[in-house]
Amino acid sequence: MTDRIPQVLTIAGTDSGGGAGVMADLKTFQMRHVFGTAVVVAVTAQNTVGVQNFVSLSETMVHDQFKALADDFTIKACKTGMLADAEHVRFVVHNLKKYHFGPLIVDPVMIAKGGAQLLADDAISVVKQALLPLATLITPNIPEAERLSGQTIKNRSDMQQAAQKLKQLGAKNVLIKGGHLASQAAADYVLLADGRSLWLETPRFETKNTHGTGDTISACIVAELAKGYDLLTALKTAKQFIYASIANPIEVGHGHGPLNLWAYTDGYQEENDEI
Ligand SMILES: Nc1ncnc2c1ncn2[C@@H]1O[C@H](COP(=O)(O)OP(=O)(O)O)[C@@H](O)[C@H]1O
Ligand SMILES: Cc1ncc(COP(=O)(O)OP(=O)(O)O)c(N)n1
Repeated sequence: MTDRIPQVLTIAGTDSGGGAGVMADLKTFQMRHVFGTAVVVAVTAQNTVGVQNFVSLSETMVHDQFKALADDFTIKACKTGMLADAEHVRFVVHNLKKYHFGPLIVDPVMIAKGGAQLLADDAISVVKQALLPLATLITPNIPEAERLSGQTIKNRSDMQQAAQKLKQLGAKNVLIKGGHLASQAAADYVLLADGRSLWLETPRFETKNTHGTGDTISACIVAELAKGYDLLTALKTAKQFIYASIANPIEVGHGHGPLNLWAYTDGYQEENDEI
């Protein structure tokens, strides 16, 4: 029997507040009409104000989750998010080499909006040496791209230079998200495997409710790839999806609220009905 619904995977940490991490990924997968599964690497006690605590899962639990999914599902595309520390990055790399889960999007989550460190310093070199070479696409924000490329990023030209460096580290395609840059536009830089490059740009919407933007855009890219769209189309859809989710805010919690994942409509359902 054919699997009619594309199945996808997120490998990340949970957010008890529901706005980021595994929760944001699964909600995005649902909104984009793919079936979401998850390998939980860490559990955070978190809300819109910040991360209060977190614990990472044992090696056995990480391996067993991968095996449970590989035994039963046909995963078409996957992503990584919060991986906690060097040890857990290695556990994840081991499983990504062992099983075939399709294109891998690496969202190299390091610091949460409230300042909590979600990836230990000693993990950065393991991410660069072991995880990046497996990535179909890496999606760092500005501070993450600075850390991985070893250069400061103050403007668009710096983003372009840093993207080249990330490609040299082994990521096939690079998306540097520009949300943290002081500019009127929300401009992200894309460097593709074949050398083509482009800017994905929307207006910047003034709001404090941007919790989970990085998770959501990478999860949307995973969903679009799993449905069979090419990377450039997936990136363009994800950029529109994230803009609509930010620009039509909902009020949840007292800090940096989550996104409105209901806001984007693209007629996917109507297209699907015709099949
Ligand atoms: N205020 C905003 N208005 C519009 N788009 C935004 C805004 N903030 C972030 N974005 C977009 O959301 C996506 C994720 O952004 P970014 O904040 O850079 O990543 P992260 O959440 O990983 O820190 C990017 O496409 C970025 O351009
Ligand atoms: C469990 C977990 N994973 C990732 C993040 C960071 O998410 P991000 O999309 O970068 O959003 P902000 O933290 O910047 O709001 C997280 N907070 N928790």
